[in-house]
Amino acid sequence: MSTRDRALLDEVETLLAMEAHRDHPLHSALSRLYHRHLEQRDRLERLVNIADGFQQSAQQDLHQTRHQLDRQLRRQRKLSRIADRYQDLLHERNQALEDASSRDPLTGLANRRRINRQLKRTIAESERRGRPFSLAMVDIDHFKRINDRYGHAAGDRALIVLAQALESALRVDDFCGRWGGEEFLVVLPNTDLVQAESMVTRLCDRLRDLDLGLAPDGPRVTASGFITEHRPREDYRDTIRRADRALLSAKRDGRDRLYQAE
Ligand SMILES: Nc1nc2c(ncn2[C@@H]2O[C@H](COP(=O)(O)OP(=O)(O)OP(=O)(O)O)[C@@H](O)[C@H]2O)c(=O)[nH]1
Repeated sequence: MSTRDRALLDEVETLLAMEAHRDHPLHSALSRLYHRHLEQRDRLERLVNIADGFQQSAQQDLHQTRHQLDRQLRRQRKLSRIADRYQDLLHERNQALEDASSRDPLTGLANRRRINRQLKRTIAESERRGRPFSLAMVDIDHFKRINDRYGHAAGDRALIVLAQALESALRVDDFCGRWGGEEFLVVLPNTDLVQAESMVTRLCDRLRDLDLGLAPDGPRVTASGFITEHRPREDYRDTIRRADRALLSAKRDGRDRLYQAE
């Protein structure tokens, strides 16, 4: 209420209280008007108080809702970070499982499953680009003698050394896996038979010179091998079958030799 309104009300109140004006014809009407005004002022104040209360509680609600939303949003972000990490972990586990299921546990080389997959991929690539590719099987001669003389665990260690030597002798795009016990399959993309022969000869020479670490001045091994060039549209299993026959001939003819498959 303004000061002027307050002063006017005080003046009216004083006039109404004065004995001299009690019999004035307007006294009763002014008194009613004055009290009516006071009542309305009180009602207005109550209404303003109620409206203030509403506004305050609406603001509190709004604040609380915003706070809850923020909390939910933080919780959701945290959950989605956890879900992302969980998914990454699953992906890594799957990769590790996939890797473990396609590797030979002893030597760490690709196992048959992975070799077959790689062969299909290499054939598709070679046919698409019209490039040759060759296959070689390298089989360690008389490996049984190593086991018999030094024990199976020493034989295992020798296989690991042989596998590492094979793998480290290959070019970047070549691929080597353990086909069976002491038998390794080598895939040579973009390589014709002539190039394959010189590569695999060097490979077998390297194995022959290898110290297997079984005993001081310990045994050396030789290897027999076959090489073959993949024929256009030939199933890789047939390529391997052809080559297997050549390997048998190499073994039959005295080992430590490299044959080409018919
Ligand atoms: N230590 C060890 N020996 C193995 C493993 N896999 C196969 N062998 C052994 O390799 C030998 C293979 O014997 P054979 O098939 O007769 O071949 P080989 O003695 O190498 O003779 P040729 O291949 O005919 O020259 C066996 O004594 C198997 O036990 C292995 O993972 N670890």
